[in-house]
Order: sequence, then structure tokens, then C-alpha cells
Amino acid sequence: MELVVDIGNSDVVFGLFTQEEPRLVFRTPSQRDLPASEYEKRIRAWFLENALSYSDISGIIISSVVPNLTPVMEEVVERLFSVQPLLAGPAIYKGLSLKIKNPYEIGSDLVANATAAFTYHQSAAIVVDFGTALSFTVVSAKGEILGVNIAPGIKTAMKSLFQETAQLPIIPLEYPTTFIGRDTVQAIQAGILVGYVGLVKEVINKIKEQEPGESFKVIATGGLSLVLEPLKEVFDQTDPHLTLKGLHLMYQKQF
Ligand SMILES: Nc1ncnc2c1ncn2[C@@H]1O[C@H](COP(=O)(O)OP(=O)(O)O)[C@@H](O)[C@H]1O
Ligand SMILES: CC(C)(COP(=O)(O)O)[C@@H](O)C(=O)NCCC(=O)O
Ligand SMILES: [K+]
Repeated sequence: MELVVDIGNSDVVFGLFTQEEPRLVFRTPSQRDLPASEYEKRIRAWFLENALSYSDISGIIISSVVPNLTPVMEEVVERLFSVQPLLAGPAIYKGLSLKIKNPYEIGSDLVANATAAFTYHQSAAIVVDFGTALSFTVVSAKGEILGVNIAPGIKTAMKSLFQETAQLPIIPLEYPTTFIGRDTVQAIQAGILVGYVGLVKEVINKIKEQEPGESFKVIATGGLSLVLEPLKEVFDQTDPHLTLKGLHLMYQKQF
């Protein structure tokens, strides 16, 4: 059984794989200042709750877009499982070519998204990841990563509005039923959620305009991928575990 670890800016997500779909997934906040012992405690609790045994883990891959947490998590999994983890990075990006300036700059989570999209669909793809950042990873029909677009994630935009103003509250991320806010919560929901639907559509349209020869599948993933209901019709597929699955594929492609 393989353990896949996706260290994002909001959460660390762990997935256990024996086949294409993860058997179990565990999500825990990615706090940059926590010691290894705290993450070890959380993984131990997860294994205990699910009656899993450490010796069942035969391989591990870690993707991290939070450099401080990379050595912490490497230390934890080596100690718990006595397995040397593979670290997702340019040395193991197999099967995709990167048409970007610097392969070390792109987030390994985004390469994992592209790997899964291209492996499953064998077509050009735009992967929209609704994480701490909102990202668009563009893959050609030849399996080249053409580039990435990055905007603040939905929750990140909402939190920064709260932090930068005296009177605006944190609001539930629910798509509004009215587009003219009659109280502050409605006003922010209408501004952010309706605005983000437009942002996503416009970025996808511009990507398509720039690459008229490609026929893109549009795939959504990330913790907030279901929040913008009107985008359902824009996405060919929504897969909350796409990044984990891409990392698992990346692991398998090494052997
Ligand atoms: N099922 C869910 N429903 C609502 N929010 C979620 C869900 N899963 C994750 N989230 C939230 O979505 C946000 C983005 O999560 P994620 O995509 O894991 O971000 P990152 O990869 O940047 O850590 C986080 O604030 C997370 O708590
Ligand atoms: C774009 C990201 C911030 C997304 O991270 P996430 O929202 O999943 O935490 C991350 O992939 C990253 O730090 N990338 C490096 C910059 C780049 O991909 O060009
Ligand atoms: K992510």
C-alpha cells in the first residue's frame, strides 16, 4: 500500500492507495510552526482509528508547496514507516514535458494535477484547483505543461477582505440567491462568489482563445471546487482527489 502526502498551504492531505482511487483520505491543517511530533501524533491517531498497520506502507511520495514543512514531514514518515519517501520534483516528472521557464518554480501539486488529467484523458486539459490559491494548469494534447495561472483562492480573498477592513466579517462561502446584497453577508457573497464565477470563466476563455488548436477538457479539484455551483456546466469533471491521484501516478511511473 502506498502513502501519498500532499502538503498544501491550508491542509496536509494524506491518501492511502492500493488502486486508482484512494482507499482512505485524511486531512489536517498545515501549520508551519508545528513540530514533527505533532504531525506524528495525528498520523498515529488516523492509523489507530482505521486499524491500519505501519508495516503495510511499502512506498511513500510527498509533494510540498510549503518548504518549511517538507523536512518535517520527511522526518515523520521515515520514523513511522521506515520507508524513504520520494519527493515530488523535476527529477521525477515523467511523461509530461514542461514548457515553462523553470521546472523548479512550478508547484509539484500542479504537476500532479496535470499528470492525473493527462493520464486519464489523454487530451489537452485545463485543471482548475480551488485551494489556498486558485490555479489553472494548462496541458496540451501532446502532454506538455504550457503554463499556469494563479489568483487568490476564494477563501483567501474573503479572509484578506476581512483582514484589510474594519467592518467586514468572515462569511459562509455559499453561492448567493440574490445578486444585490441587502445586508453585508449577502453583499460579500454576491461580490466574491459571483465575481469568482466570472474570473474562472474569463481565464478559461482567454486560455482557449490563445490556444485555438487545442480541445481542452476542463477539470476541477481542490477543497473549494464545489462552492461555485454555476461552474458545474463549465467543468467536464470535478475530482476532489485529483492531486493525490496524480501523485500516486507519479510514484508508480518511477518503477
Ligand atoms: N470538503 C470541503 N468543503 C469545504 N471546504 C473544504 C473542504 N475540503 C477542504 N476545504 C477547505 O478548502 C480550502 C482549500 O483546501 P485545499 O484545496 O486542501 O487547499 P491547499 O491545497 O491550499 O491546502 C481550505 O480552507 C480547506 O479547509
Ligand atoms: C500555486 C500554489 C500556491 C498552489 O498551492 P495551494 O493553493 O494548493 O496551497 C503552489 O502550487 C505554489 O506555491 N506554486 C509555486 C508557483 C508556481 O506554481 O508557479
Ligand atoms: K493543493
